[in-house]
Amino acid sequence: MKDTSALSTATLGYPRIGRNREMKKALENYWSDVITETTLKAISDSVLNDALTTQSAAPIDSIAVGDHTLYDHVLDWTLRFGCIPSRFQNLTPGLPTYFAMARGVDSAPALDMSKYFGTNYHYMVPELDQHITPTANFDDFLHQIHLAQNQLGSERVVPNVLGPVTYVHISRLSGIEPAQMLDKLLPLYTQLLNTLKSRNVPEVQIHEPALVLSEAASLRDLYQTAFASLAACQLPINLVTFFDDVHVDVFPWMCKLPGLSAISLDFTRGNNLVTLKKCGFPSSPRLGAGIVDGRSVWTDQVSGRTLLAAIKDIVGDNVKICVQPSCSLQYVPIDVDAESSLPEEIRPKLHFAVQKLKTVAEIAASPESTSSSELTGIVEEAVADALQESLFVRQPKFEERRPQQFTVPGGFGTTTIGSFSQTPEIRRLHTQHRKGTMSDEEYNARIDKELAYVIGIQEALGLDVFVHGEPERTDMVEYFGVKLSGFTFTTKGWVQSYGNRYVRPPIIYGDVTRTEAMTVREFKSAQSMTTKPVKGMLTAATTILNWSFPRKDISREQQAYQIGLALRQEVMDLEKAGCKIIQVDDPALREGLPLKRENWEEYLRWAVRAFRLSTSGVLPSTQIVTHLCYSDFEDILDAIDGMDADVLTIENSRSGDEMLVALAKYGYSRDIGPGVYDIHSPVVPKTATMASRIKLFKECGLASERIWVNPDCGLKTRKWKEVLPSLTNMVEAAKIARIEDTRTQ
Ligand code: MET
Ligand SMILES: [Zn+2]
Repeated sequence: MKDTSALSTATLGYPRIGRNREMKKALENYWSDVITETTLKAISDSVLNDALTTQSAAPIDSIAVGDHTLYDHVLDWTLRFGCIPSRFQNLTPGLPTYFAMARGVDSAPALDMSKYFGTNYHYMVPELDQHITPTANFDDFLHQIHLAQNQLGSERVVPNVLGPVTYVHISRLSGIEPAQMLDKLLPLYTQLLNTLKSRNVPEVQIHEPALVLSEAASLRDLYQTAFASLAACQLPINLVTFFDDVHVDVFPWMCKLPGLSAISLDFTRGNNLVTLKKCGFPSSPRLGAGIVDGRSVWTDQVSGRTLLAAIKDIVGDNVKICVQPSCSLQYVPIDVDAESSLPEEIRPKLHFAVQKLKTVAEIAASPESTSSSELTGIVEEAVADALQESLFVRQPKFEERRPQQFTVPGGFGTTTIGSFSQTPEIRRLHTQHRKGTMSDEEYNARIDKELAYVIGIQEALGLDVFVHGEPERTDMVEYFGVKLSGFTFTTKGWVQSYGNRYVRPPIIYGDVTRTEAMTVREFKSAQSMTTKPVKGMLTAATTILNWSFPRKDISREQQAYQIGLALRQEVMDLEKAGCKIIQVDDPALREGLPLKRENWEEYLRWAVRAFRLSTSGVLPSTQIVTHLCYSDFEDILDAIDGMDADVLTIENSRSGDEMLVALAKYGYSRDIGPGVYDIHSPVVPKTATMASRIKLFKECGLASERIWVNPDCGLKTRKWKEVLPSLTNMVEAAKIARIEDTRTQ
């Protein structure tokens, strides 16, 4: 029984993938014609039913419904609004169009994917132009509401609606202003709210994460227009924000938006306590207190109660408080109890979605209880506490050390980014080795065979700098996580990255240290097979951190330095083993950027320092390469320069040559290997196309000897029959560039 001081509880969304990845399996079966649309939808409904049962049993009072999805909830809204780009309009309506927009078909490439507000979840970016006439079809959404109301009764079902301003803000608009687009959409939103009202929902959640962005203040007019329309429906609105605080310049007018019955704030990120202190909280709407961290895998019983006490201190007794997760729980795995091999000392400290729900319910039932023991502080000592400044600085400067390093005469050196085709045979080796059915000796011998194969191929192709191909790595982060101490792994802890792609992020639970060399054996083996230089290949600290669940008891900066220090030891060991060129990949560098621009500098400061910590101990003659991909880097050029790498290989082929122009304009003076072709496409690039791209690099003002020629990312996902002709053409293109270059000199 709840006592009288008990608080209400709510959720803001739940994992959609199913406890046993039912949705992934169903989708893939549907795509390969093993199951019908009816079966797919039945499976989807049963996954939703299970999610509702779990939330109801926690027990949670108000359950957010409507974010369950076959692929992506943002794409769902795009279809509900009928905002279908013209290239998809002649396809069969319904699922064929939906999945074509998600995954592309021959005649129409997919919508772009982008990270959802700095999470590792990717949404399908809506494309909105002036020709689009939105038309409403909310059937699938209303179906979810109906199903939930049948199961839970209508009082507990609160529709979860992606807010109109955020929807427009995260779309790609062409030929239309946000305000015009909003005007086109608002009638659909009011239609939806009116329908929901007629179905007896008590309230609706309008999710507006755009309110926490730096530019939120500039969206004020849009919000006022939008909420004037929504409020006219007279359905109570819970305005939901998450992932950061609402700035003090935004909070006062946000609170005055019409129609609000509740305002939900995330207290686990940013500083909403400060916002509340400075601005106060109005007495009438309820405060949805996001105090259980929906993006961490650690327990919240103590931190949640501490936050709640602090909130109550500020807002006083008159404000009604609802206890809730900070955001949808889709960013964490479903259930810790499904794990069988977590280290026993860690297990009680880990909470996934199911456990987070229970915490919400427990805190609401007994806010004051202090019975739970303090569960932070996993390892007392942080090894990276006292690092000397000299460890972050490479000597001598680039201009002085570069002449001592490997150079291809005439420039335009050819190389690749690291991985080669991960064939089914290679994956089988991993499985057998992991399961213990293949001994270490046998496994290493088989890996060496793969190394010999890729070395032979690179000789035949005539590349200048070789790689070992990474056949021993399942994943560029997991590989290092397994070898380093301080990481643990789940067996069923999947979270959705996009659509049917789920990942199991490693969990950092203690101090990270290196107990053994991690890459030296494979490097040595590969290098012994050729006289060409083979690159050492590591994943940078920031990328490892950004693709893992970090611990919460020490800062991310400290964790980055711990990993950075471990990598430094590896770099030094590679150098000792004769490695002349060491590549440290940092593709996720940009992913860690805070949502608010004013916080970027601080993050980039330590992210860059972590890279330098790993790489600055080498001899002047050792070449440090880095590789960046997956995103635009134009706005963090200072940071890239600050990494002080000798060579930068960078994804370039999809975004035109803007990146290069930006680098040239910036005055970036080190070696650059802009990707000459897009590895994400199975199309074999033409020699002439690549040759003219390389020419363009020169025209951007880069010196020939500073230019490297490489694909834009690793070739792991490409088949050999695509890799061989592509690289043959690439080497040929570099040759042409060299010849033309000597002619024009
Ligand atoms: C996502 S970046 C990948 C870099 C890695 N060295 C590879 O080639 O696969
Ligand atoms: Zn890459």
